[in-house]
Amino acid sequence: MKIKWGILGAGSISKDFCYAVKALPQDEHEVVAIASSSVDRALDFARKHGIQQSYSYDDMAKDNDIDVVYIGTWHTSHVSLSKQMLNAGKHVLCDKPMCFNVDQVKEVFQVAKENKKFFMEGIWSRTFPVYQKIKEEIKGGNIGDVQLLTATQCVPLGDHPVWRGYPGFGMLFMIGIYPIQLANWIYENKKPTSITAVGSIGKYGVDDDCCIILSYDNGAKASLSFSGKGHSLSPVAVFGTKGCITIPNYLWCPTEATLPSGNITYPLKPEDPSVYTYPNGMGMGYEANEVRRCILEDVVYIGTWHTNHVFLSKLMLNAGKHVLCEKPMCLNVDQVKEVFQVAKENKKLFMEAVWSRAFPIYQIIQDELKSGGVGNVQLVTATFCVPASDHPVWKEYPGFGMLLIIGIYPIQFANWIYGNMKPKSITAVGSLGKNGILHCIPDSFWCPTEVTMPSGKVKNPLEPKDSSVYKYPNSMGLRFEADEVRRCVVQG
Ligand SMILES: NC(=O)C1=CN([C@@H]2O[C@H](COP(=O)(O)OP(=O)(O)OC[C@H]3O[C@@H](n4cnc5c(N)ncnc54)[C@H](OP(=O)(O)O)[C@@H]3O)[C@@H](O)[C@H]2O)C=CC1
Ligand SMILES: O=C1OC[C@@H](O)[C@H](O)[C@H]1O
Repeated sequence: MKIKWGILGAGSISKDFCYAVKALPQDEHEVVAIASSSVDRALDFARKHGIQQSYSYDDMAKDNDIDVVYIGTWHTSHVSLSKQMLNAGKHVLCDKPMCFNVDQVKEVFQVAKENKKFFMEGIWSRTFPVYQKIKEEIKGGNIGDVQLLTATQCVPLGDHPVWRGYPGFGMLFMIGIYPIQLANWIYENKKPTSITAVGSIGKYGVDDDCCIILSYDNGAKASLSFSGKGHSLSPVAVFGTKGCITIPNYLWCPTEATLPSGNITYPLKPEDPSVYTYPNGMGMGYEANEVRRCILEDVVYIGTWHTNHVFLSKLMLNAGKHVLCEKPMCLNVDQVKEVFQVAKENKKLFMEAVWSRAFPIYQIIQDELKSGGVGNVQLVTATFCVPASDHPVWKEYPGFGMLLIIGIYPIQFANWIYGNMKPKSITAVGSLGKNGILHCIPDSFWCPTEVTMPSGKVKNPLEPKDSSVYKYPNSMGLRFEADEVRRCVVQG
């Protein structure tokens, strides 16, 4: 599905963004409009880049065909333009810095929330594969516990012919934010227990440079520095108890790093790098892709009676949403095929909420089986008895028989244990009766929190302890399922 971009500001970074987006697949991104405070600049930009519409900011706000805007103006106008575009019903990607203080951050996010729109500050660094890889490396324990981060960004901007001395164009906002966001990234947004900083205000009346030390409660530290006067070089080192990661240059848009296991490189492939003003400008495509992912990857949870599931699933999938649909997703095999066909056509995730499989105990059982801990499985017995057939509302409703309400759980359990092997024969005896059997096992196998294995009992208690707000047993475990959906969506 294509998202339609509008660009605000006809300057250098907007031009880089435009080239980067145009290099992405055309069925995913299109730049449809440019807006500038100058009519001539907008027209010129539109002509150069083959963009259909050239606008004033106000006209851009009125164009309902635009899904998302990129704000590439000076940051002195970021707050007002962000709010204007959000109020006009557009998602917003605003280049850094999104504003000058915390109150403004809160204000912009409040407007985004009220309008139910996506807002992202363009800290594009985090969308670079090197950043992702470093995160994985740290999470995987490959360098042990991080003890020290050193990050330096030197870009000789202090003497910039236009910006110099302009309020808000000090080096903290121009470049200092990058090493600082990197510390938050590496230390998972942990709050430092102390901050020490020494900087200078230069001849133009704004900050020229600064050295910052952040200390954390476990003794870890970040030593961050930036200068608008130094020669360009922006290296990073992350020191852990077992190893180290380094980035040789371009802290804010890196394409290479050294991990304990060796060097990694993610070269950018521009058609022509000379069209970009800023280093690695073509990497803005990563950021645009991330915005698209965030906008499109809405998930709808369908928790209605299953008589509505097929209709609602198709409706939501066709509207471009991912779907997590309560069990049973439908009443027969043809409907299963139909729903998955619609999901496939729309390139969306569809998952039936057989939440059992998202419970850690199910995973533990699977691992135990795979490791041969119980040898070859010879017999599975699984029994589900709850007094559901006398349900005051469902009791005579078509589709509310016990097979679809609870019987699917032991059946899926057999499929899980036997790796979806097809049974050679199926023998079944059931009754179309008035009442079910009244017995409820305490630790339900369809949403279990403990299991006994050859090696002993494994427990996986649920949080929060107060389960009184939930109607059904172990409903706190629905979060496992939500996590699983997120994992699937995010990993494509
Ligand atoms: N992500 C990154 O690595 C980078 C981010 N940036 C950020 O992008 C933003 C723009 O930088 P860049 O494109 O280099 O800047 P430019 O000087 O090229 O200006 C961009 C736009 O800002 C608007 N503008 C220009 N002068 C003024 C002014 N006096 N007051 C208000 N607005 C003005 C204009 O918009 P219009 O055409 O509408 O008149 C202009 O086209 C900055 O906030 C900067 O921090 C910059 C470089 C790299
Ligand atoms: O955002 C930025 O990062 C890199 C610098 O080259 C640029 O001028 C700055 O604004």
